[in-house]
Amino acid sequence: MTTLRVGARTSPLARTQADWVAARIEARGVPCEFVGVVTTGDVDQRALTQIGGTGLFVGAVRSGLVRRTIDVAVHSLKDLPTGAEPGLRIAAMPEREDVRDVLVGSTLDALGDGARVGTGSPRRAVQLQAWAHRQGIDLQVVPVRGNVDTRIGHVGSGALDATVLAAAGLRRLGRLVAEGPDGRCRVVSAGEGGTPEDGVVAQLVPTDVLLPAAGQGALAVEVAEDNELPELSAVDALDDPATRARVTAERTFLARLEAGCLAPVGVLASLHASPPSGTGDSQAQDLTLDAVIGRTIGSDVAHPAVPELLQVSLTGAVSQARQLGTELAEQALSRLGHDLRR
Ligand SMILES: NCc1[nH]cc(CCC(=O)O)c1CC(=O)O
Repeated sequence: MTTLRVGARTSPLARTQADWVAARIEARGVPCEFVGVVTTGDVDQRALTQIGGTGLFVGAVRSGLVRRTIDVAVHSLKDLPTGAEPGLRIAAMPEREDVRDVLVGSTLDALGDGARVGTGSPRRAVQLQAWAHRQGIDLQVVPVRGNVDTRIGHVGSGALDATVLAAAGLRRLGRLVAEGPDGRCRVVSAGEGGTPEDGVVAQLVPTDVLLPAAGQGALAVEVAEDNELPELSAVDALDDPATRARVTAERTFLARLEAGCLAPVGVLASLHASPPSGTGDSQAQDLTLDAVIGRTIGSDVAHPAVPELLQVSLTGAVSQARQLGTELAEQALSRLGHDLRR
């Protein structure tokens, strides 16, 4: 039996995700070992919007697959460029974690005029500005990046009133605790307890306020197409078809817009039972794709001109995930007059 070398970045989240995948492969009787890979995104501390380009975090991990220093790569799907990578295939998209963003440092209704919210994500910035506009408050969105603790540190020091992170990452790290009504929760330090008194006040943000990034909360487990180790069938078995359908629709939408992970685009696919059709097909599932596009592309994240959002939505058969993504993108592009594509 060959031990599969499972590669990922060395950040705490990447390591936790790789261990999560490795444990599931091992549950199928195949031993694994972790191989850490350092990437450009980890060593370059400039704002992500400045370094530019997609796939910053995944390039080095992928080249490990090609050079065969690893057999399996684990990525956050959100960080994976939408284009297919020649010679590689996504063997599994395991069951998705929480898709929502979480506001850390404040609840939504405690944000008042002039509140400083840190995010380097144009998607989050434009949706927060639009939400604040609807509430009649004036938010200051401050561009920040860095890991969870750096960002939460800015809240603790008073430099920011709040920051926004993906709930999935915090959950995987065991740092999102004490969930109560309206998604109120706490974010605790690594290793800290989980009583309601610990940590920082936080709130899971409903998706009608913040639509997530394509693939948020999901993992991509990637392998080289020409790696013929029989042990890799344990990796294919981790695929969750519902997650794959949803993520495929979201990523096709993003790809058709020719928008990368830094575009002001939120998109979420959800599965639900189809309305009765009279054909007796009780198993039929529909997929609804909701998306928002900020029209402030190219402008300063901190000071978007107008918090204007285009909202689009489409429902169809789950088997048509790719087509739904393309169709919704075409609808959005025609309404935008193609100005997203520069
Ligand atoms: N862009 C960085 C990134 N990529 C994946 C996650 C978290 C896990 C996920 O969304 O699946 C994060 C951090 C964040 O956005 O807060």
